[in-house]
Amino acid sequence: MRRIEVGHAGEPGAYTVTVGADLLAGLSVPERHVALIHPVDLPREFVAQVQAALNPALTIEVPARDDCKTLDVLGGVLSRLAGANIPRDGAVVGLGGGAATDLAGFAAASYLRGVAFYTLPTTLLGMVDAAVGGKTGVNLPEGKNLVGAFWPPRAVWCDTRTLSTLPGAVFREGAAEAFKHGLISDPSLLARVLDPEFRPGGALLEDTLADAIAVKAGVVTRDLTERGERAYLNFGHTLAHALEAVTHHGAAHGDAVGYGLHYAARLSLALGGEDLTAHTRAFLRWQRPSPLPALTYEDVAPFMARDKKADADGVRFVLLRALADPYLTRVPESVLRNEFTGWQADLADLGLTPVTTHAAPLHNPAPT
Ligand SMILES: NC(=O)c1ccc[n+]([C@@H]2O[C@H](COP(=O)([O-])OP(=O)(O)OC[C@H]3O[C@@H](n4cnc5c(N)ncnc54)[C@H](O)[C@@H]3O)[C@@H](O)[C@H]2O)c1
Ligand SMILES: O=C(O)C(=O)C[C@@H](O)[C@H](O)[C@H](O)COP(=O)(O)O
Ligand SMILES: [Zn+2]
Repeated sequence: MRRIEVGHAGEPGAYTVTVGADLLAGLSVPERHVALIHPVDLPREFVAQVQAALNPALTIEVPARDDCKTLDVLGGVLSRLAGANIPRDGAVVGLGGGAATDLAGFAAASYLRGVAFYTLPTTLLGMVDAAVGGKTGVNLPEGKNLVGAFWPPRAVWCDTRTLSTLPGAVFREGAAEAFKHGLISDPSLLARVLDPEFRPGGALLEDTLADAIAVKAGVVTRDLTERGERAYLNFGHTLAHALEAVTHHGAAHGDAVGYGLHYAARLSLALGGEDLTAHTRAFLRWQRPSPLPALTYEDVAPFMARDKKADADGVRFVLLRALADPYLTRVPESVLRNEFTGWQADLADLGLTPVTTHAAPLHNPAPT
């Protein structure tokens, strides 16, 4: 078992992330009134274990994946909390992947102006990233995570046994965030994430997971509300979020991050940084993300313009001068366009050819 501290122990807002097998059965929280929120497709055994341990006053099932990160679903959850008279000294517990814990956290942040929140992530991405650090929220049709709050959990339990029921593709989605932590801060993670022993039940799972969490824990301890360094956790995300929004979340977050890391590596090189594209290519070869629809730069640019790192002077990107040396900068439009073309050519070389038909029409955003 590994424990990672977030914040400074003993100070308000500090909490522990526990990583280990079979944690769910032994859970306890001090609050007497608990609401449990989980996605509808989560294996029942995990829900039953948490119900047995925490005896929640109510259990709320929410739609799978980003279908739960809407204002409508949020409204329904808030009504259920109020209907069950969950008091201000009660708690919301989010069990599931990053989508469910993002929604649950925002419900906890906004219900009665804030109640205690706990996260029980059951995906690799949830453990390594979403459950830690207090970013909570929902999406708008105009873009990803455009509504939310910083509302840190009181504790995070990563029960590695839950990863055993995860489809392989969903595990590989989550690896994108661990790889990102390697690129921006701890290069030792790069080889470990791609190692065959980094898998549910594998010899490298627990330590690699804990070391990847430690990167995020360190950053959010120093900069919870993204005044500075926290923006580096957004490496690869300006394009990733645009890909998710333009495909109506047909592209999963972790796949979109895999694609976005390679675009950001190309931009970094174009602006004079070290060539790190061999790393991001290797990752994409390993990840095998679902193919994207055929996209033009014009399809994604309006969504990139709404990125939360934009300020009054426009969009900013996180780039790398070298491994573990991130910085925030503006990028000329001509470079963004050229590298988009180069990125598409690289994807074709990697066999990640776009699909010509897509389940939903591309989202046509309102003019900015
Ligand atoms: N708050 C943050 O800091 C942060 C960080 C990264 C990502 N995110 C958000 O997280 C979301 C992506 O999270 P994700 O990759 O975990 O995907 P997800 O939450 O969409 O989960 C993927 C699918 O796996 C199912 N699932 C979850 N656990 C399972 C298990 N143990 N066995 C079988 N199925 C299981 C889920 O119900 C879902 O259908 C995105 O909305 C993204 O924006 C938030
Ligand atoms: O925790 C952060 O900060 C991150 O940027 C982590 C990202 O992996 C994550 O996807 C986050 O939700 C993105 O935040 P956003 O502010 O760009 O919506
Ligand atoms: Zn992310």
